[in-house]
Amino acid sequence: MTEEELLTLRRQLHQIPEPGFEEWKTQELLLETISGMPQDHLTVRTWRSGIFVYVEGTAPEKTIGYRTDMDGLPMQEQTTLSFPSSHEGYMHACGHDMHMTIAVGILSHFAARQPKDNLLFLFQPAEEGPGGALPMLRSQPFQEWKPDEMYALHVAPEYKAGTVAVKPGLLFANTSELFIDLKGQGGHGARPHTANDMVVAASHLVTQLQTIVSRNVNPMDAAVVTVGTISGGAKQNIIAETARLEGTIRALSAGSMKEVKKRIQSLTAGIETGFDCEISIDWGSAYCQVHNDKALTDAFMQFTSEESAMELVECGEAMTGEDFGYFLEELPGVMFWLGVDTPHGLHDARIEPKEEAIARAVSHMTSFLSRK
Ligand SMILES: CC(=O)N[C@@H](CCC[C@H](N)C(=O)O)C(=O)O
Repeated sequence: MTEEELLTLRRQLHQIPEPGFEEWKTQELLLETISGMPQDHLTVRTWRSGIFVYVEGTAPEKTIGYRTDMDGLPMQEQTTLSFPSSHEGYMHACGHDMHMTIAVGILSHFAARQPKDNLLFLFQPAEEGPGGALPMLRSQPFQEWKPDEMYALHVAPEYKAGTVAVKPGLLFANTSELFIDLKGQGGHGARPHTANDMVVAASHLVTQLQTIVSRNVNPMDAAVVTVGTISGGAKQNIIAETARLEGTIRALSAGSMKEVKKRIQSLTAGIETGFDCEISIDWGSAYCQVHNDKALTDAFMQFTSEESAMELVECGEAMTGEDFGYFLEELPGVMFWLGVDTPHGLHDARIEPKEEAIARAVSHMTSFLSRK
């Protein structure tokens, strides 16, 4: 596909962000685009709202996997783009429209020029949650075409377009979602002594949760507890019977993740006693860390610095999560950051990744995957 065709595709994808496992329009558009490529050595199979494309090599010694995620985020777009999301309240604010376009660009290259090794492209649903990687990894097509090694990228707002940032070993943190429901006793806003206010209990809990990272986690072992939403109550003059906190936990080590969860349990038990209420915790979905294989990352870094037009940066670990980590638990592989140079970060409604990164990434990965 030409650069212009890829840009058109990226803009179309940007307009149709969908929730995890509901990426049906996205799947349809991708399938239509893939069907326009030479099909002689391609096998295309859908899996839920995702897609597998197997590319048969000419003289394969191995199968190499390349994965992109597909889902959008529940956010109202605030960009200045002329092609904003047409799905009210949803946005590609984590670059998955860029990721998919790059994967299609790489695939179209190899559809037209049969590779030596087999390639397996994975268009994976639900990276933002509840996690499509694990079920896709266990699915029949993946097990049948199981790659020997795997690659994936994530856009990085803080690097300029044309940059690859990567490191061997730990790249992304362990994650766990966090949903806390508080139940007390509602009542008239003027009669607090007859009620048990869950807005007050939830507020105390939010404040106490802030002490976990500052007071309980070893400062040499980073962790994050973020409460992203707080809700409760029905009206300004009614005491709230229930409240709900929604958040996420991040930890560089599995040990710290366990410790953080233990502390959340103790603090909620304290709030239950102190405020005479009932609290339930749901840990949602959890992702393991992303751990890059040393030998493959070294080879990828060497290729990037010696044989590619990309600038190579050796980065540090990030507290972001990625269910690509599940693939790397089972197979060796590499995930890397791709610079897209925008002042607004991931999950910011104003993010506008630089589109020039698409062609550069496609060229980088097609050359890398074509190495003899
Ligand atoms: C790259 C990125 O932003 N990934 C997400 C993964 C979300 C995991 C899960 N739903 C959670 O919120 O814990 C991230 O927020 O890091």
